[in-house]
Amino acid sequence: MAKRKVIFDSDTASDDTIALMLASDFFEVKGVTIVAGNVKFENEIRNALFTLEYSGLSDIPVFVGSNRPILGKWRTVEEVHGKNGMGDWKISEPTKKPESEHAIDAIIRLSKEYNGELEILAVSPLTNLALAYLKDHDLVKRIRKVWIMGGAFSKGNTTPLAEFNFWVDPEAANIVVSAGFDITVVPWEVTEESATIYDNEWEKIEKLGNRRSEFFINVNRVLREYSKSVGSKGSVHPDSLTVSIAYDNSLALSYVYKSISVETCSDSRGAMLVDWYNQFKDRNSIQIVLKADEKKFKQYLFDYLSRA
Ligand SMILES: O=c1[nH]cnc2c1ncn2[C@@H]1O[C@H](CO)[C@@H](O)[C@H]1O
Repeated sequence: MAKRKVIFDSDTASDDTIALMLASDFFEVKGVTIVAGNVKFENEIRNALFTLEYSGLSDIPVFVGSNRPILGKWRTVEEVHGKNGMGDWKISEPTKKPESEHAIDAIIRLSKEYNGELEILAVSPLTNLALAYLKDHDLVKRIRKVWIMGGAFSKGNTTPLAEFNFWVDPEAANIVVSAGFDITVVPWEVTEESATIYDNEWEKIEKLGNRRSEFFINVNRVLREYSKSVGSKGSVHPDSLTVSIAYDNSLALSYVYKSISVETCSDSRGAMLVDWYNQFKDRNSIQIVLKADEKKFKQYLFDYLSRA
């Protein structure tokens, strides 16, 4: 069966790189679009280029997108991903270069080329997608599906209420979730519950001793330390889980269809509001994953890492 066609939208650092590798295995990746978020923008671009080169995927184009959120100030989180966003692993300078076409134009062009087929894997702040939509509203009709890693029900990883991707650009998140796209959102708590790699699993990956496992261990070393320092039981892999759910929706064990909005004010900025009781009748519903299949996710991940 032909692989589904996707764009991988990413603020490439640590788990984003593994998610990109999985995506290239599961899907036909038509392009990687870079957006401001996790670490210094130049490093995000370099990390995406390096990951593709390392994986023998140099033919996948990288498009540079927005280097800042639409409105707000944000901070990068090198403490989570390492100074270079690759767990402080000293990566070589990639020879591959990004394309000259802007990410927003690439999203619009590819959505026309693969009208009704193209899906977006957004494991990042939603700035690029929001801007593409603002430039061309008909994008909604051409994009088959948008998979989003973002939002928190109450346990924010960046502020008490906000998950990082929604917090970086809540204005963009609001534009995207209310535009009318067919959306699945995988919130932070779901990923912490089902996409945490525990010590015994980490050691198992380390023991594989191949190119892919070496990459995994190196890029996620700082993520693991950081995750543990804030109370998680291992390294948390939200982007890899989201890509796996996109590939196999049966990984979404429990979900609801509700509308959401994203707070844009002061201390609650980036918070996800779920309309649990359907009080806002005119808003479009999206799929919100409540529980994911940890076992199946880890099978996909280990299978990929073992096949190096
Ligand atoms: O503490 C963190 N753990 C895991 N991922 C994080 C963290 N901080 C920022 N991100 C980034 O934001 C999303 C998850 O909120 C992921 O897309 C990841 O790239």
